[in-house]
Amino acid sequence: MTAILELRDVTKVYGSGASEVRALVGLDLIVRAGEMVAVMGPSGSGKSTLLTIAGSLEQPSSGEVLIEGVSLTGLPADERARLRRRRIGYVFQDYNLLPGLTASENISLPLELDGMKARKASAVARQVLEEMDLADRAGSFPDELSGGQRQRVAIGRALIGDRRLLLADEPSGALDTKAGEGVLRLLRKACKGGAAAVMATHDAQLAAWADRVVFVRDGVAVDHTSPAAGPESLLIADAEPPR
Ligand SMILES: Nc1ncnc2c1ncn2[C@@H]1O[C@H](COP(=O)(O)OP(=O)(O)OP(=O)(O)O)[C@@H](O)[C@H]1O
Repeated sequence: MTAILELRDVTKVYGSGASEVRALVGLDLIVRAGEMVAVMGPSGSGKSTLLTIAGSLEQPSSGEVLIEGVSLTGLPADERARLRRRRIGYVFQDYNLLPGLTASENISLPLELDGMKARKASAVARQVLEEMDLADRAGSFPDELSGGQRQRVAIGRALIGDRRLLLADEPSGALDTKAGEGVLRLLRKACKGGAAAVMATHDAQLAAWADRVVFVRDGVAVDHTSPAAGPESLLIADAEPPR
């Protein structure tokens, strides 16, 4: 199976001197098409940093990031931006919805940025909103939506178009269990269609939906299949994935 995301020996250092923080240390990770990987670990262990670097929103201090085999190192900024816009979908904790755009416009924007005609993009957005059970909120602005509805709009936006890599940071944070599972179902569906997903979560129930769980501690990744993974891996291994 094609590797959609590959992190090779990635280290990320914030600050310098006494305030230096090594958020990721020599991290290797391969996520293949069709695969959903959960990233778990204590607060401050580097999960969000892993996602922002995988999504090329930040550069590693050293090491390499490849998306569909293409190394981001040395790629001109405009090409990196295009790859990010077309191939990577993000669902981040604060949703990043644009407050001046409606739910429908927030979803259709990435398609329009890629040159799709406004009318067609809005038809695609309508379909996504229907799938998200939000068809009646198409014209609502983010501040008129509940936290859970905003999150679903953000997920709709992340899944739209020909995305290959989906990155989700606590994707069900604001949702109740049923709605949270709905989100996971949508991510899994995208993976079935050939995408790869990486999701950071504190929730072992949600992590049980993943094909693989990577534990991060102090910026170092330990795959749960490794015998060194510790007792949490047993918790995950024993959990019944609610597919
Ligand atoms: N922009 C930044 N500048 C300085 N330090 C940062 C920055 N971003 C993250 N860090 C530090 O890097 C480390 C890893 O942070 P990160 O946000 O990746 O952890 P996390 O596992 O996602 O935490 P949480 O579960 O609380 O969201 C922490 O020590 C954090 O304080």
